[in-house]
Amino acid sequence: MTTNKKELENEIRTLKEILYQKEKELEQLNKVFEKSSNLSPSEISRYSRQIILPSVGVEGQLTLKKSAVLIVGVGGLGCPAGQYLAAAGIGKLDILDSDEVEITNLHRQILHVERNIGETKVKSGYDSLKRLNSNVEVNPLELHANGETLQKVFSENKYDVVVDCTDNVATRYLLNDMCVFNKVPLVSGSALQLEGQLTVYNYKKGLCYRCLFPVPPPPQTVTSCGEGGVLGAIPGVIGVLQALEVIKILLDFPGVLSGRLLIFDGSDTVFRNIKLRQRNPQCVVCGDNPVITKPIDYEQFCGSKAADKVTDIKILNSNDETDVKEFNSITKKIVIDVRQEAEFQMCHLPNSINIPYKNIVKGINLEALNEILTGVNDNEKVYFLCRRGNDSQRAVSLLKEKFNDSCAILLSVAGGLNAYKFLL
Ligand SMILES: Nc1ncnc2c1ncn2[C@@H]1O[C@H](COP(=O)(O)OP(=O)(O)OP(=O)(O)O)[C@@H](O)[C@H]1O
Repeated sequence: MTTNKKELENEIRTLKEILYQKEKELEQLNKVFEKSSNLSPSEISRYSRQIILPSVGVEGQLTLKKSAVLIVGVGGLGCPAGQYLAAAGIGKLDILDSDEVEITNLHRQILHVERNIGETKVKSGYDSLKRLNSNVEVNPLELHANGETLQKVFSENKYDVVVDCTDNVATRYLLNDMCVFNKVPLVSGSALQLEGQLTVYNYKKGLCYRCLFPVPPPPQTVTSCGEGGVLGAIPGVIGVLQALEVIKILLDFPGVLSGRLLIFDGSDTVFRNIKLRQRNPQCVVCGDNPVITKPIDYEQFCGSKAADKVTDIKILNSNDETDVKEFNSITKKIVIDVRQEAEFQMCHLPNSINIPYKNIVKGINLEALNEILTGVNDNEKVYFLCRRGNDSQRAVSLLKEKFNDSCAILLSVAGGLNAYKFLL
């Protein structure tokens, strides 16, 4: 009888201890739920692996949920950046682009798949991101960013961070200025061939793009992925790092990549950090006495309008050019394709001969060309072709000087293969 009583008392003591522990646990859980009143149980579970990081926590996750980010360019950089931001639970993700998905995009623009070819990139991006995380508000903005359109976008939305995932200098200046005017940090990335770069501008009184590059580079010196090529994984690496910088900015991490430029060399798999200058007090946009306080004509500022035409050669007179229709109508002709060897290998017109423009400039391996230009009949036409009709113009201009005693008529095909493909 006595033993039974003792046993019972012990049991009650143990049960009381368990109850005390459980009450403590409940108290802790209530505290978490109080803090996470705006996170649903499924969100808590979805983001649990990042919530348990002390530097994120429930509060950090809520901050991400309340944040608005604008991604400009849904291409090689914008796709991976968008994916990781959506997956991380950013509340509002606006994606802006004016382009459509092409087959040449698919090796790196991983939000888009084969069936999206011909669709707008923002529509395809929207569908992919919503499939990935339906909690995120994704807004597709199908427009070309310029001073006017972006001013409207900024007047209608408040962004915490802007991500520059574009591929041209004019848009870089535009985004920089808009971010300075609106006091928004700008995460800027670029990728070409086997190299990528990344930095953050306009962050906590740090430098802006114009502090670093007050004047745009000459348009002819800028190479795009379409011209120089890019290995798909390179923008992948940089785009993911852009997403990381956005999250670090939103959560106020100490190590944001401002005042430093990260260079990723994919051929040796090396990351380097270069210290950048500080904010320039004389900067025309973010300096102490800014001169530019509203958007300008960025295409004109960067000379990119003129760059579409050829500016660095003597303008050819119309007798030195032919249009694709006329070119196509001639059945028997000598065609010199001046694109790079790799481009020529990918596709070329039957019977065309590849003599790259860079060889013509350097005067190397021109035996075949010499033979053609010295062996032609009087007034025989020799057609020069490239992708868009720029290098072929340059080639004709150069060769007319070099071979001024040749009896051949040298003609550049205006618009190049790009224009020719529309005839087919
Ligand atoms: N001012 C702008 N407004 C809207 N979108 C822009 C602007 N400038 C660039 N972009 C977009 O940025 C993206 C950059 O992507 P990316 O560098 O991968 O090159 P791409 O233009 O898609 O392809 P490729 O260079 O092979 O033709 C493109 O989708 C392009 O349309």
